[in-house]
Amino acid sequence: MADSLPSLAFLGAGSMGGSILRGVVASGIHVDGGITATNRTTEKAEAFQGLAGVTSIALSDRPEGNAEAVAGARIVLVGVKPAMVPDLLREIAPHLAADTIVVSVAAGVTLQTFADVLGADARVIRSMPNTPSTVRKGVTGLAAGTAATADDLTLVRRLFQTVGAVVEVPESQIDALSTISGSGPAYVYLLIEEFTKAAVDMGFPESDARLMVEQTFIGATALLEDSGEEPAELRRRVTSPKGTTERAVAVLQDAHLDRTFADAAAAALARARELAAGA
Ligand SMILES: NC(=O)C1=CN([C@@H]2O[C@H](COP(=O)(O)OP(=O)(O)OC[C@H]3O[C@@H](n4cnc5c(N)ncnc54)[C@H](OP(=O)(O)O)[C@@H]3O)[C@@H](O)[C@H]2O)C=CC1
Ligand SMILES: O=C(O)[C@@H]1CCC=N1
Repeated sequence: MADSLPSLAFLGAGSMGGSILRGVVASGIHVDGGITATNRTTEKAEAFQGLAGVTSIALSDRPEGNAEAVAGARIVLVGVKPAMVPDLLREIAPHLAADTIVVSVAAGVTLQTFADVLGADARVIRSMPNTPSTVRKGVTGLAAGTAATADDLTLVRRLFQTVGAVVEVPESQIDALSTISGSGPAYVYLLIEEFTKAAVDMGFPESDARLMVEQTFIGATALLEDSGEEPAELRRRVTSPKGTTERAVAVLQDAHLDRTFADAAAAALARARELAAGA
């Protein structure tokens, strides 16, 4: 693990950019030259005031904030919504140094789009992180553009390893990875929400229902991590032959969870392709 990172600019520190930023700060790693974050509104900017080593800019107060942030940064993370990426790139292009590494977190926006605006020599890496990065339990996919060097990729890998696990993939697989780990936290929260409704329907007060369900998810995943066992084996240990769990699991399997998850991932992939086409 690196003991320092070079200067970072987060252009758009919302749900995702802000999660990475907070994870980096929580790691305690030294960032040479510090971190600059930009957002449009003062409300967003104020959320990062007081974070150690972070300069937070509201573009409503400082319209040149993106240019200023880029000028001092070795790594620039582009954290705005996919449709806003081309305009942001046009804004910062004149201020990028030749060796600045531009890291995209945007779903569906291709390396070619970055090259079209910044030029073929721009050192661009596509990432697909997820929000548990804020508690340093993230998963990030990385795909490097052709102008990025091996050292650039190593540096960006180190950045994302401070907030979780990293998987390198070819760009052709990054949207697929997004359907699993990028969107995945939302699938998990949906399961928790639905499971909690089932507990309330069993007659438990909401607070008890939440405690039972949330601690069950946290406990089950902690056991998965700690034991190193396969999920199927851990499930087997809960499922007594001819017991109660067996009946419940049969109902879940009859609901074709396998097909449902495959269909959900396919729908996310189709949307990533729409985003790539500018829709
Ligand atoms: N949310 C997630 O779990 C994931 C998101 N992503 C990707 O992250 C990107 C951002 O998504 P998300 O974080 O959810 O969206 P958010 O809307 O939460 O964050 C976007 C941020 O960008 C800021 N912003 C808008 N325009 C500018 C600008 N011109 N310059 C600087 N900042 C600007 C907004 O500030 P303000 O609100 O003040 O206007 C906002 O805080 C997307 O491209 C998405 O595909 C990738 C993986 C996971
Ligand atoms: O929903 C989205 O488009 C982004 C990408 C992955 C997670 N959130």
